[in-house]
Amino acid sequence: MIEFQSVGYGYGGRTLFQGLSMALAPGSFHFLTGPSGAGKTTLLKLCYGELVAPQGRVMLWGRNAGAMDRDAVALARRRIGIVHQDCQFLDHLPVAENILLPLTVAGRQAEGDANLRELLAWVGLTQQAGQLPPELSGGERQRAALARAVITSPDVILADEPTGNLDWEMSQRLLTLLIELNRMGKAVLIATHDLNLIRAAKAQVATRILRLRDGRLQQAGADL
Ligand SMILES: Nc1ncnc2c1ncn2[C@@H]1O[C@H](COP(=O)(O)OP(=O)(O)OP(=O)(O)O)[C@@H](O)[C@H]1O
Repeated sequence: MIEFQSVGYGYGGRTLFQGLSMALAPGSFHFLTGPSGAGKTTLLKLCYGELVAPQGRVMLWGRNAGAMDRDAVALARRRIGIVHQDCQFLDHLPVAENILLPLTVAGRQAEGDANLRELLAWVGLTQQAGQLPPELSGGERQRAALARAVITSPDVILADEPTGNLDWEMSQRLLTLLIELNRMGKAVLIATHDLNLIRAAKAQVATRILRLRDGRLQQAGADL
């Protein structure tokens, strides 16, 4: 679904990484790890067409993202659910409406009500549906961000440090939700520094661990 073919990227003439190749196939579960500043968020942005690779090719469902127009990128992006590192919401809209926003934007409001109740229960936010985002705790915000990322039933879920600042119990809960989605056939890619989270996932699901380091992408895992 998403494939990197010898991808390179840098900012302001400084090479961040090069020669990156990987593929996110249906039902795969990847972790992306590596030191701070190695380029994990940048790699995720290349996956969803926010950035265009100046070197190599990023293929989205068989099409070169670099050759796609904005509409085509927007369409491809609708198949991708993204949990951003800082999970921003529209603070004047209740949590439920924030979660529904990707469907509203896609003109698919009709599907919303049926899915919303189930999804709210699934992420444990039924009681908070009518609250405004600033009234949520950090863990509740993370779960709301996950619900918003999956309301459109995307084929791929990309999560950037989804358990940052969460306690262990909450991290486990989020991981369980992502594993459930993966078992439904979604491809999942989680960027994280949290080795305990990776170990917990490895005990439950077949995972691939990618380590971005010194501008290269390595398969890791044996040492975890
Ligand atoms: N828009 C930008 N303009 C210039 N440099 C940037 C930009 N975005 C990121 N960088 C730089 O690129 C490098 C990689 O950033 P990135 O956020 O991809 O790393 P990361 O591995 O996700 O880091 P962390 O684990 O700390 O979140 C960093 O040195 C960062 O300062």
